[in-house]
Amino acid sequence: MSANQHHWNIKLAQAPDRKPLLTALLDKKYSADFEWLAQQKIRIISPKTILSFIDEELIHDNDAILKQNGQMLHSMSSGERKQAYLQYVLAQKPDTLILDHFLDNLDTNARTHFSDLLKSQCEELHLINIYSRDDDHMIFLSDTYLYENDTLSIYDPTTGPESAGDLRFNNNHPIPKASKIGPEVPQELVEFKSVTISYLDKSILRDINWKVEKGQFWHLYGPNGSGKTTLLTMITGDNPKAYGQNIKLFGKQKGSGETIWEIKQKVGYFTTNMTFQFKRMQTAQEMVLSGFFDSIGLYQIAGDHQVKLANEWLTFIGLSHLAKQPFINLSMCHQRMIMIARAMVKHPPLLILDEASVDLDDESARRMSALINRIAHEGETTIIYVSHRLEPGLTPSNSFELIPGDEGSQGIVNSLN
Ligand SMILES: Nc1ncnc2c1ncn2[C@@H]1O[C@H](COP(=O)(O)OP(=O)(O)OP(=O)(O)O)[C@@H](O)[C@H]1O
Repeated sequence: MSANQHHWNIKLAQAPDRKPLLTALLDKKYSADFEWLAQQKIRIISPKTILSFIDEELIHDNDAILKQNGQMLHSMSSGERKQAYLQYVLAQKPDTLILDHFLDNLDTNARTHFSDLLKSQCEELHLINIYSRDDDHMIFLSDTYLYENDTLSIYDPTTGPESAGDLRFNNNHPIPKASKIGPEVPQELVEFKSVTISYLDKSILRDINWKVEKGQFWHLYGPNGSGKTTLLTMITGDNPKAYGQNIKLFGKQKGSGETIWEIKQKVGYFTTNMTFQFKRMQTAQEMVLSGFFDSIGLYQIAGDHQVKLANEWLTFIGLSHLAKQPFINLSMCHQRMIMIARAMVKHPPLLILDEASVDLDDESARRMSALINRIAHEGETTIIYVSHRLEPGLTPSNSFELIPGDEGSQGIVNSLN
C-alpha cells in the first residue's frame, strides 16, 4: 500500500445523518487537520449520486454508462449498479474517492470482489469509506475515525460506541386497528406458478412456484442480481413482464382486469430509494398521511379520520413527538420508521419491505427488526421482507431463496427450523 495515499474508514456514530459529514469533506472543512484533503479532486459514490445519475440518464439522455456496459444504470441490480458506477467514476481519475455505505446491500461474494478491486486502487487514490454497520469496515484501509457531533476522532473498530437513546418505538401501545372492515382477504395473497422471466437473451427467473398466504411473514433472499426486485415488481404491478405469466394476486389472475391502483391499495411498499431524493419541507405526519394516496409526500387534503389514523401510527412507533418536524431533518432510523408507518397506514393486506435496514447502524437495524416483528405478529398484515442477509432479531415464519443459475434463478422454500 502506498505511503503517499491516505485511506480512511469513517464510522458514523449511531443514527446521524451523513449529509453534514459529506458536506464537510467536500468543503475541505477538515483540511486544517488533514492537509492532504485540501488539494483534492474528490468523487463520491453514494445511493444519492447513483440515483442522480439515473435521473440524468432518463431525463437528460446521459448514455455514458450505457456505452460502457450495454445496459442503462436504472435497469441494473444494485450490485451491477455499483460495479458500473465505480468503473465510471474511476475513469474520471479522481484523487480521492469517498464511498458512502458502499458495501451495505452487497452479498458476500460481491463484498469480496469489491474489497479486492478497491484494495487494488489504493496506490492510485485516497480512499474514504463511510459506514454505519460494523460488518462494512474495510480492514485494508489503514486509519479509522468515528464521526460524532460534527467531529472526527480516532476510533478503535473493535469497540462499538455507546448506545444512543431515543430510537425505540412505544412497546406498550397496541398496533392500530383498521378503521373499517375491508373486503374479505383471500387465504392466498400471491401465487406464482412456473413464472419464467428474461430480458432479451438474459434469463432472470426460471420456473418460480411460490405461494404467500394470509398471516405469513416471508424472508425473500438471494445474492445480488438473483432477481428479487424483478419478482417483487410482478406483485407491485410495475413490471409489464408479469402479463402472460401465471400469477394470482389476492385471488385474481393477474391481467384479468384489475388496475394498478387496485393492487396498490392492497400493498404497502417500502424501498430505500423512495426517500433519498425527497427534499420537500413536509412534516413526519404528512409523510405518514401520504400513504393513503400512494404518493411520497402529501399533495392532497387528508380527512380528519385519516389524520387520526396517521397519529395512531406515529404513537405506535413512538414518534408522535416528531409529528410536526420536517421529515428530511429526522435521523435515518426515524425516517425509516415513518416510512413503515406510511406503508401501513391504509392497513394493506400485504406489506413489502425491500432492504428496509440498509444504511442503518447495527442498533437502529435491531430496532427496525423489532418494529417489523410486532407488525407481523400482532397485526393482520402479511409481510414479505427482502434482503441479502437475515437481520439479527427478525423472526420471519417462512423463507424463499433465489438461487442463480445459467437459465435464470430458481426459487426454493427453505425451512427456518
Ligand atoms: N429492464 C431490464 N433490462 C435488462 N435487464 C434487466 C432489466 N431489469 C432487470 N434486469 C436484470 O435482471 C437481473 C436481476 O435484477 P434484480 O434487480 O431483480 O436483482 P436483485 O436480486 O434485486 O439484485 P440486488 O440485490 O443487487 O438489487 C439483473 O441482472 C438485472 O440487470
